[in-house]
Amino acid sequence: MAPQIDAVILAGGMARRMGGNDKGLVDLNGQAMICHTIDKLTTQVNQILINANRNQAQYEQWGYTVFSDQDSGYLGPLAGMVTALKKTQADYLLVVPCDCPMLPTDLAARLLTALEQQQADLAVASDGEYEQPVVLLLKPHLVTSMQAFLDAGERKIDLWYNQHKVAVESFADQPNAFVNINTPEQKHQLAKQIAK
Ligand SMILES: Nc1nc2c(ncn2[C@@H]2O[C@H](COP(=O)(O)OP(=O)(O)OP(=O)(O)O)[C@@H](O)[C@H]2O)c(=O)[nH]1
Repeated sequence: MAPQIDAVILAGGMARRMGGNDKGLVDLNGQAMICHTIDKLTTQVNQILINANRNQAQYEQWGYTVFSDQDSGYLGPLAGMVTALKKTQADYLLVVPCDCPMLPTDLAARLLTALEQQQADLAVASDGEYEQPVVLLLKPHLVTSMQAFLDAGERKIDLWYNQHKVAVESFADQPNAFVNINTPEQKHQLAKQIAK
């Protein structure tokens, strides 16, 4: 039987570079940015979860489970991941950010293959050059080490990765897959590109 995969979309940041406007909800070519991400994921996973620390009612309009970080205070993406790991009952959790609207449609499948083939604990996506630290596939048992890491006051994802066997899957074949929208300027550029 194929393993069950849930996805969590991280939309829990402060979005300072977007002027504080909730990035998942900003308009990108007629729909909220998170909708582009949702569109990429629907055929890939069993269930989508949305992790947001404000505007929950707006995020709920798409019918998915919405939850905030268990620890308020904007502790960073690991705070969203650890909360999601406690919620999922799937075999794997796919983590993606709300600000990457062009994600690969074969993301989950390829990360799973890499993780299984390399007998890793987690698989991280790369654009062929750089790892994408918040685009990854996790085994649920990692919740214990992630919680311990956060409890120790640590926040940096890379340091947590270093404690585990990590498979890296390159998506160099899809050059725009991880276009990351942090500023209004980046959003306008992508909007023009998509509209072409
Ligand atoms: N749950 C959760 N997610 C976060 C937190 N901080 C960042 N993220 C998410 O992690 C991903 C990458 O975040 P960044 O772009 O580095 O941070 P940001 O707060 O969204 O934006 P800036 O304030 O402009 O850096 C995005 O999907 C964010 O929503 C947090 O404290 N909690």
